[in-house]
Amino acid sequence: MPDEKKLKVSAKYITKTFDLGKTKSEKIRAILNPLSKGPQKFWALKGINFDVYEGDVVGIVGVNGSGKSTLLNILSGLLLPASGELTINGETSMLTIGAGLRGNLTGRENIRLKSLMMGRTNKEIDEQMDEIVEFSDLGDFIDQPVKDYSSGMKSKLGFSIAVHQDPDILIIDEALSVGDQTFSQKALAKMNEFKAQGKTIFFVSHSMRQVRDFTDKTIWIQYGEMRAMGPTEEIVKDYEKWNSWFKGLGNKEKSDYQKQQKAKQVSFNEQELAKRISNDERLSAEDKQRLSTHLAVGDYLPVTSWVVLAAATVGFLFTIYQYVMWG
Ligand SMILES: Nc1ncnc2c1ncn2[C@@H]1O[C@H](COP(=O)(O)OP(=O)(O)OP(=O)(O)O)[C@@H](O)[C@H]1O
Repeated sequence: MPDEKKLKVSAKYITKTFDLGKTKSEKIRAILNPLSKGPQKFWALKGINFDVYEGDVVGIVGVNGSGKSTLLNILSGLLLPASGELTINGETSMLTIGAGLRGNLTGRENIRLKSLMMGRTNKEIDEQMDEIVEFSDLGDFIDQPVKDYSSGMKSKLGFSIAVHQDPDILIIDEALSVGDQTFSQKALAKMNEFKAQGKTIFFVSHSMRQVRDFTDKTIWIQYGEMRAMGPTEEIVKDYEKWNSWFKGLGNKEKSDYQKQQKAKQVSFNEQELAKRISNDERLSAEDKQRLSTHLAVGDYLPVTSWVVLAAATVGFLFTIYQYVMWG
């Protein structure tokens, strides 16, 4: 029974927006302009909800650009959500191609840096260094700067570092789709080891075979929306059905459909999100109240703040003027 298991990750109306198509200087001007509403926003995530329990192995599927990596980056703490509540009970470690690796440092230096960031001591790192290097199969390349690595090599390094941190919650982004076959097999064996240990795992993949083989539950994300979550077999079947429907469309229909979905991710707004929260019968009145505040997160000061700021500046200048004139 899921209720008896410990709740590891709980996401409530997680959103992420990106500013659309302006240059840096235009963005700064927009921030400084009191009448600007700011650049148009693209809602990469429009309010994602799920609960994941200890030992759950959860697949995340969805077409290109649907928001899978954005969600994983939020779960692993590399990105901040724009709004919503995320509760994580445990230490997370992200296995992804090159995420968090510093190009100007060598493989070995990256191992030390990432391990220190995970709270390891230098002594612990020294003890584990050889094992991590060996697992990575990188040989002498381990002392070369990571910027000279291929994506497969980066993936091997990232994977080796992450699996040696003994995380509670593992977040795996396409880790098996790069690298050579020998490494993929080694990686899969390691992931199965984690699964057997009862760790909580999120696994993004475009391979439905891998998702079916490895996960128990699956989240389907579609153009920023949480389309479904449930037993893997059921969700993957629905997703494949949708995919064959989509593949059956003509090229123009496909492109129109995609444009339409993307347009919905631009026209979505805080009011619509607030309405969804308020209509959600699973939420208590208190939850609704809490989740509906701070929705309009952004870098832009409201007009009232500008008025207060201007009044304070005038007051300050007037005080200085009085001081200079009258001593
Ligand atoms: N830094 C960014 N700035 C602007 N838009 C972004 C940024 N990062 C992601 N996006 C947009 O957000 C949407 C979701 O991207 P994301 O990479 O999360 O999708 P995905 O499901 O992981 O795709 P894929 O399967 O191709 O890896 C995409 O439309 C993408 O263009």
